[in-house]
Amino acid sequence: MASDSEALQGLYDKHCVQGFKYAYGTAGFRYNADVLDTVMFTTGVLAGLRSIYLGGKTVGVMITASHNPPQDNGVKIVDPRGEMLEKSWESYATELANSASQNFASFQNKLKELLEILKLDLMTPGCVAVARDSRDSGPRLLAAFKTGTEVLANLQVTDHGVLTTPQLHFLTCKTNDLGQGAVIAETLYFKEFLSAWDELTMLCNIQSLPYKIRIDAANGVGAPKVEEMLGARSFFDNTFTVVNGDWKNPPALNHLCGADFVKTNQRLPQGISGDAKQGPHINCSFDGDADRVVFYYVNSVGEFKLLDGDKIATLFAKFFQELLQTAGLRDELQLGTVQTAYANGSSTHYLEKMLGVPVTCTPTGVKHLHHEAVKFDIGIYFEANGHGTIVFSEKVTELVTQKFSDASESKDRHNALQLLLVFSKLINQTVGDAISDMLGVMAVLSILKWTPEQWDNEYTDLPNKLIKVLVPDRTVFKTVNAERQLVSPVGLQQSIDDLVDKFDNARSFVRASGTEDAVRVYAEAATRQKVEELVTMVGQLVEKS
Ligand SMILES: CC(=O)N[C@H]1[C@@H](OP(=O)(O)O)O[C@H](CO)[C@@H](O)[C@@H]1O
Ligand SMILES: [Mg+2]
Repeated sequence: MASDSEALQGLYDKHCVQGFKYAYGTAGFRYNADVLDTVMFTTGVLAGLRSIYLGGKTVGVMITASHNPPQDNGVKIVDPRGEMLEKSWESYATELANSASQNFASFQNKLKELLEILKLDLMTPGCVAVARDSRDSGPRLLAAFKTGTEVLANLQVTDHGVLTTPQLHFLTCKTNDLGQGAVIAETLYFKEFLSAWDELTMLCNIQSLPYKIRIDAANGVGAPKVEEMLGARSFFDNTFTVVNGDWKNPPALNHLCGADFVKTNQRLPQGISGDAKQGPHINCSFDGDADRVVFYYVNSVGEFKLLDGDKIATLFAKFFQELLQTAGLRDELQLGTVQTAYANGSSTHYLEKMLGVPVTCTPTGVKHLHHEAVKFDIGIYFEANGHGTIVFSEKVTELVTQKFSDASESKDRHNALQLLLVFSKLINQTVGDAISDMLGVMAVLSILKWTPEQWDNEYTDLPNKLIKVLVPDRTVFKTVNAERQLVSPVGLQQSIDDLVDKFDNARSFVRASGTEDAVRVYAEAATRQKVEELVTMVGQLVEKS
């Protein structure tokens, strides 16, 4: 630790300002970039402490505000296996930030208290790997973060520069897997997923994609990364186009484009037209840090059709169910899906009733979904907004290897077993990843020889709408039952239920956002007109409460 109080104060004074109250939300700290310097400094300290606490394992830190507007930024800590920070440490992160936001003495006391509670041996070396997205506040906030890491004397900091969020998760995990001496760079990421793609296309004899893909990269960091990655394989020559790839122009980030814009507005982003002259193709949109992807197409009568996270989850569920059947592992490996309350009711019905695949519902935020998904052997989790992945248990590899060595198995069965393993490599299991998920979806569509329409026709979404309501204090909105019911403000849930009862096939719920200063209202109903009516009325109830 900075040897004396004076040195510590010197570091503190460089970046900390007083007065702002922070909270570690759905995806870390996320606010207007102007108020983030203090929390960046304390996150530098805390990430270091977390690494030391874990015996020197590398802890990741991502500076991003994902789908938020360009003036925002944020930071989140990634645990050594690439998962989100353990829950109990979220409060330490919040307390340390708020103490620094009071004054130097509070910060110093809180740090001392944390060292005592956590019984940290400061001689243990620690390692932190940091990356940022393309926002223009990134370099300034990175500097504040690095000053925070200087509070701990034995901390090694690796700055990976500009990466997508899933690249940082992946590299954090790899650093710990490969250990000292290994060269950890983004080429590892490209190599890993491209090798899996090569293996898959060879195994399934796929010479080219069935149609072209247009990628809306939200003018974010996903643009240069996907271009570099796919550009490295002749397989992808003339098959993909990146639109909204202006990542060096930060004000354009997420503006009229990107996964969140497309999902929320249920329309094409800027730069992608519904022009049928383009030949057979599919479109997809990444979000600003490329950990989400949604697909879409324009049908023969010119309608915009969204293939969101629910559609991705159901596609994978159907595919893996059939693959397990062919592999002869349907009874031995448990396939399951995890959704949040924002999943379209039709998708849940399709999974449970049509496919017979179990569905667990958790609160919003991939950390919650991931936690439940690992309870299955093949756990598919996607938020409706396209954020998600698939996790495979060790039992999958064990059983596949065991069965594979059985020469009496048929060729089809051998292929299915191999395909299971290849998919477990093609999918970035550490976290939702727009690039890896996109390749996963394209692989499934190529194998099934499905058009976007065929994928879409598996079930029809109920008309739905998500709106934001600004309230004086969103913290009064408290929920239970995986965020589907409000317990505060008292009486509001009853009024919502009474209203929903008046609509056919309807559902609506309200919760405070964990990333924006707003309350979200979601509604589904039998028709587009009815859903507009319902969401507006629930929104009015929220405003009045
Ligand atoms: C309805 C919705 O899409 N909520 C998003 C959003 O969280 P909120 O807590 O709703 O602001 O951002 C999260 C982080 O990207 C993402 O995990 C989540 O799904
Ligand atoms: Mg994101």
